[in-house]
Amino acid sequence: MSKEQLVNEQAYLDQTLGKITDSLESTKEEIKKSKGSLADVASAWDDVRVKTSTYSGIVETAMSVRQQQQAIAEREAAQSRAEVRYQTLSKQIVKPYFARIDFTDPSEENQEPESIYIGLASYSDDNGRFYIYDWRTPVASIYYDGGLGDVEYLTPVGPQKADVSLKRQFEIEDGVIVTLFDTEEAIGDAMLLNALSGESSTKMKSIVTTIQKEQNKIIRNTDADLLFVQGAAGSGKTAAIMQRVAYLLYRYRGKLNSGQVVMFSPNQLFNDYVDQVLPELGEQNLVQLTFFQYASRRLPRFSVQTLAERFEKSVEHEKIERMLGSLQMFEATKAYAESLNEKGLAARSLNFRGEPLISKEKILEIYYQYNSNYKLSQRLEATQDSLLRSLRAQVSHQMKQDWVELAIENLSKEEYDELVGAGATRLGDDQEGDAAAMTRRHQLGAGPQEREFKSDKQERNFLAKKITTQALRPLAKKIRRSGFININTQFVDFLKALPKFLSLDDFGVTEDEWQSYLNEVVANLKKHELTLANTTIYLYLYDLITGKHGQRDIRYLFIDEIQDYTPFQLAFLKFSFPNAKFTVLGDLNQAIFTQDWANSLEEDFASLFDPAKVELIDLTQTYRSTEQITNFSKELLANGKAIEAFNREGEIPVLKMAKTTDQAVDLVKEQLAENAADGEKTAIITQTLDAARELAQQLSDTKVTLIHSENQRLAPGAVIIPSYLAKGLEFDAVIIWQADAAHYEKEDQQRLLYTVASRAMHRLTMIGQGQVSPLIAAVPKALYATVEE
Ligand SMILES: Nc1ncnc2c1ncn2[C@@H]1O[C@H](COP(=O)(O)OP(=O)(O)OP(=O)(O)O)[C@@H](O)[C@H]1O
Repeated sequence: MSKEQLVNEQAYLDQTLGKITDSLESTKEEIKKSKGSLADVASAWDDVRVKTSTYSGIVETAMSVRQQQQAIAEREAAQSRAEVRYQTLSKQIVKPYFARIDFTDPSEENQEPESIYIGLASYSDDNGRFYIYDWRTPVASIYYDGGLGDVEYLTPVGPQKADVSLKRQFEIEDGVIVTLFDTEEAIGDAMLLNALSGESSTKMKSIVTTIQKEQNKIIRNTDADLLFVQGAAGSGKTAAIMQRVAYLLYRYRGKLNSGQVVMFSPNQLFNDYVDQVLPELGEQNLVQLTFFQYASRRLPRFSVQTLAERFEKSVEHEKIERMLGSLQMFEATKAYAESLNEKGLAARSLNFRGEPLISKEKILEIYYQYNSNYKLSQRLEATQDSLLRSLRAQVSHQMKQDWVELAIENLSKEEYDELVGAGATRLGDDQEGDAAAMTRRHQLGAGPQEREFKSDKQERNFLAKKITTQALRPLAKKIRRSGFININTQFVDFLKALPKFLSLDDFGVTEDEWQSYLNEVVANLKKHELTLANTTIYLYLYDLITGKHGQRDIRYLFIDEIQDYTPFQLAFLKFSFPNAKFTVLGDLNQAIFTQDWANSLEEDFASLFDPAKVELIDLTQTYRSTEQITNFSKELLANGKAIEAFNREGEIPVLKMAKTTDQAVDLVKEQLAENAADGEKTAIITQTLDAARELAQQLSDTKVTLIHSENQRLAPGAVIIPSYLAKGLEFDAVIIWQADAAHYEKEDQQRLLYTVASRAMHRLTMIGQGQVSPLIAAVPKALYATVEE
């Protein structure tokens, strides 16, 4: 790098910063102005004359109210646009760009190279000259995709060629270029190494400056209905999809908002971990939730199996769980629901004041009176309409009943006023002086007035009707919500009938095993408890009967750690988000809930989509851990050969074996102290929650935080965390607790051990007691050191 080049680059930077400073000033002015004019418009409410005595008066009033509202909306929009711009500019003034590319367009006569600078957002001055290009613009793709020479990049109108003559990367701090280097590769290793050598943090950061070619493909894919990304631990799957969300929001700006993008994540802790990435990229956060939250939000009266319960109980009923999570089960549910078109609906009577008002038999009669061409949803809708008509017919009958008479006599003054309208406060009758409240008051018109009755009889009738309607209202609501279907009974009925819809034998389940499992489900239902697998079946069955079509407004759905889902859950999500394009990420080697049968997941899920619209991407390069840690942890797997370590040097992992528990605990304490002295943030990962609790007790005189629930926040210092909560997270140093034969013995714990080992970025220590775990003993000795006490 010559001095002249540096001087030239600094000059361009100074010029850009100068422009941004001017824009910041003018945007500040704009915000101030629009705030002022908003206040002016709002105060103009006083000039809106309310005339309601004549028709033309009413029209005139309505017109001026409308104009007033429009004026406010326009000012508000201008203000918020200016505010967003101000925020972007404030970020740009600190780090305006991170790269430059020079290229020519071979199809053009003029072969002068064009230079573009790439940053988090675009910046152009008032004359339309672009100083910075957003990293998401088509042309910026060149920076991520290839080296120098001829390249091709995709634009919305098709592929475009470019001849790249320069790729330059910058680090800018406080308006000064700190480093600058030219590279011939996609993203120079030096820059990546620099990005990766940082310390772990409680918040994930964006990878915008060092996105890799393979990751760029994931980020910019717009064709696939299902983008299936399989990638090793630490290969940047999560990092890439957060960038992808930002990319999509930019690419479809104006058409797509962050509320239409949903991400299913492994646990709440993980949500907390990634929630800074999008704001850092200048975008709003997307909707993030766990499958447990999604399911339990829909079934508030049930306690759905939690993550911890699921992890600790996943070994029970393995064959049955596998059957319940299969696509065959999904099909069986559909077939059973279809059969309800003929017969078998589980109805319940609609009771009023303790008596059946519309009996179960009557409901079934109505439900099955429609011909067989009806779909379940139409049948239900028609039944609801018919039941609501019957209910309305009940009003005049009930009005004459004694209970109504009694209710009228017992009315208090307040209740009476409420019923006749006087004194009633309506929604929107607030006393605020802001523009919105003023608008609402204008729209509502004059407040409630006392009603005059011509006779006692008229008054009595009025009150009786009001009271009866009010009393019947919950029943109407119940009808609308299909509360006359006894879904619990229906669900049990389905499970009982299951052998008619699916072959238990295919899953190696006997009739007896099924029967005893069924008894367990019924007993748990009585306690309002459901496993996650059953919750999903329950919800799907309910949706089929009620004709719910899920959330049609969601356009993109992301599922992280897909290996922990069953094919049934995935099919259910596809059904629940029918208009969404799916991006799913996973590492079959980290399947800690679904074990071996995760292997067919890719195929199962892909079978639900048009094959031409399915794209599979395999990421084998890992970035999180040092070469030594990756080389060790991949050997824990039977099929880890394809995983490639990133060339970043570190210590080899160490296995420390103690003779007694006290000794093992002391080893943990020593390791914690050593890690702290080296500035490495440590996570002690235990297999189960109980083990985490016990160890926390034993370490009570040490400064470590126990993470026992996903609803906690990640603490900044050392933590103890059970394996299933550590999913997706990373730490400078990891201590695997009880890494011995007593805890990591069976072959199916390979994946668990791999998952926890791959959380470590720089240092991995395994502490055990007694016998060495056969899973570790199977790793070539050169890849780790052993210390015996
Ligand atoms: N292109 C990149 N540039 C810089 N850092 C990267 C890049 N790709 C990944 N990383 C870093 O590597 C680490 C692992 O990434 P991430 O958590 O996204 O991996 P993952 O594939 O989701 O892992 P896991 O399956 O273990 O959850 C993160 O610290 C991430 O910031």
